[in-house]
Amino acid sequence: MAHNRTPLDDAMIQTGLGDLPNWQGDRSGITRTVELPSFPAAIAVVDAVAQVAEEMDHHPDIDIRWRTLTFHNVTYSENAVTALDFQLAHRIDDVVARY
Ligand SMILES: C[C@H](O)[C@H](O)[C@H]1CNC2=NC(N)=NC(=O)C2=N1
Repeated sequence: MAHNRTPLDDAMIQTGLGDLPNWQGDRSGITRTVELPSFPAAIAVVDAVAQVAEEMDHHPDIDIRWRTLTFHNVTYSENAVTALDFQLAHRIDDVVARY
């Protein structure tokens, strides 16, 4: 029975990325880079994403460079990309769309 933490193969990952035009990646992880209008706005996005991550118990790697954020999603416990990484990516897009 497949579940959220089942490692996805290349085909599944590319299919998932088809629904996430702002994201790219492969089995090592999926990534989005986005520039916000200001540094405070970027930090507000990080805070909102942190709340989503806590709710999901699934956390992105986040690189913060002034107004530019890079999110990297991978499922560490599986050392693979899973459905959780895609679910988190959609939730991150929802947060970013508000800023
Ligand atoms: C105990 C807790 O459920 C695990 O450590 C969670 C926390 N957040 C996580 N986040 C990510 N990206 N991968 C994980 O495997 C993971 N595991």
